[in-house]
Amino acid sequence: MENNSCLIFNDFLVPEDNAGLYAHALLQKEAFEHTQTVGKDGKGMVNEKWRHSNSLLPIYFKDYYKLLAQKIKAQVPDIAQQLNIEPFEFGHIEMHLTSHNHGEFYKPHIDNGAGQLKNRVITFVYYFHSIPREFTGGQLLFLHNKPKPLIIEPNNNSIVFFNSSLLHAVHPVNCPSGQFEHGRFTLNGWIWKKAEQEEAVPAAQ
Ligand SMILES: O=C(O)CCC(=O)C(=O)O
Ligand SMILES: [Fe+2]
Repeated sequence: MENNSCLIFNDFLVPEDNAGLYAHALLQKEAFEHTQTVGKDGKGMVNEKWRHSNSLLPIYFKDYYKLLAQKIKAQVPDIAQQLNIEPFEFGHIEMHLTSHNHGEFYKPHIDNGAGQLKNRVITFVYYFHSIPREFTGGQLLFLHNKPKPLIIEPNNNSIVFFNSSLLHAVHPVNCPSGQFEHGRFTLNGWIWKKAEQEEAVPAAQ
């Protein structure tokens, strides 16, 4: 599906990889930690009024990081063009694996607000969950869309791409069992543009 704000692909991974990723996430349960947000000072912190979820660092899902990053990287120019984003020099792909369970959410925000984060250009969110789905809610909302937000359902094996500067939120998840394996899982991240030389390497004194 395509519209002005975002690009959605269904059945993004082959079914074996989609199921393998879900099984892998469950095995890593103990390694999940409260998700952090990046403050104005560029430092990570947990702010549970703002964002409530649990995340896994890339060292715990190396193979799936590679799989998704390669697939995305190959399509960057095309995705940028379809989102009406000026061509840019590719930098790198940042990725987390995140779980939203009962009552968890992410309040309205943009992804490239301050400091180094300005080099995030495109956000992607790949969704996966148990079959059948054991939660409701958890929609991705685009709030610039008036009068009503644009609502994206977090469907298993779909991926959404959008401009990181769009205001968006995750509607609270309703997962009656509260069980980890019944959560709303994502591989979520950003396509970064290459930082300007002077930003990446401080000038010699
Ligand atoms: O999980 C989602 O649908 C969106 C996540 C998000 O906004 C983010 O990781 O910045
Ligand atoms: Fe976001």
